[in-house]
Formats: sequence, C-alpha cells, structure tokens
Amino acid sequence: MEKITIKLKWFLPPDERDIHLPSYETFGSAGMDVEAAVRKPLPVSPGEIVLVPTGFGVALPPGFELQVRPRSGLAVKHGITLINSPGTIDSDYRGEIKIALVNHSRADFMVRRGDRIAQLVVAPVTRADFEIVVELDVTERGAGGFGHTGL
Ligand SMILES: O=c1ccn([C@H]2C[C@H](O)[C@@H](COP(=O)(O)OP(=O)(O)OP(=O)(O)O)O2)c(=O)[nH]1
Repeated sequence: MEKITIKLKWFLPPDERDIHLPSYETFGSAGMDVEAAVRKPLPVSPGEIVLVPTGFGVALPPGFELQVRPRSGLAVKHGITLINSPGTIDSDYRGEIKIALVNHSRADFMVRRGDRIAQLVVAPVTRADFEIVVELDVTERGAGGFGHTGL
C-alpha cells in the first residue's frame, strides 16, 4: 500500500488540542475519520447546513488531493451527510479544513466536540488538457445516458 506524509498544522492553541488527529479506525480503512473541533455543542436543524471546524490545516504534496466524504453511519442513522460530497482539499490550500454538514433528517442533530463527523481519503490527482476535435469517435452507447438502458 502506498503511503505519503502530509504536513499538518494545528489551528488550535496548545491547550485546546484535545482533538485527535485524523486516523484510520481499522487496518483496511480507506478514510481517516476527522473530528469536530467545535468549542460548544453545535445544533444542526433539519435542512440546515453548517461549516464545522476541524482545528487543523494541511500541505498536501503536489499531485494529491484529500476527499472529504460522509460517514455512512451518520448518514443512515441521522441523515447527516456533506452538502458538497465529496469535498475537495486542494494541494495548495493552506487554511483550516472545514466540514460542510447538512441535516437531511426531520430531527435536530447535535455536533459535539470530538465527534467523528466525516472521513478524509487521500487520492492521486490526474490533470488533463483538452484537444479540440470536430467529431468524437463512434461508440455503441453514443449519446445514450440517464437510464437509457433501463432502470
Ligand atoms: O469540504 C471542504 C471543501 C473545501 N475546503 C477548502 C479546501 C479547498 O482547497 C478549498 C476550496 O474548495 P473548492 O475548490 O471546493 O471550493 P470553491 O468553491 O471552488 O472555492 P475556491 O474558489 O476558493 O476554490 O476549500 C474545505 O475545507 N472543506
């Protein structure tokens, strides 16, 4: 398994670094769970979007991104997911990473300090240039899409 090192900077003063660094929960986890660095419990009403601080920022090596993804348990049990899923952390971003939660349930949800609210997946980035052509090559699918093979 490939492993890279990511520089991480706390955005919290030393006496508020009780938040755990993002970490893999099991040997085979693809994502590192990330904790909420809220000072006090933060309610998320039905339909509401909140930006939750994580207390840290990173400098990714060029050629990598971090994808911010929902946790399935929070989504299925509480309707809590990410409004921008998957969020993109660019390799040149130097601000605090924030998690854009949305509450799709009919009940209030409370985000508490240290709650594992999302997961971060390290991913390689491939960039592309465009080559302008007059015609695209012919395929069996053609312009079929959006369920044209049936549901
Ligand atoms: O869930 C997220 C998504 C983004 N970001 C930060 C890191 C990312 O590098 C930056 C910009 O994100 P993005 O490119 O998705 O936002 P944009 O709306 O295109 O803004 P910008 O014009 O600043 O690039 O915001 C987060 O902290 N959390």
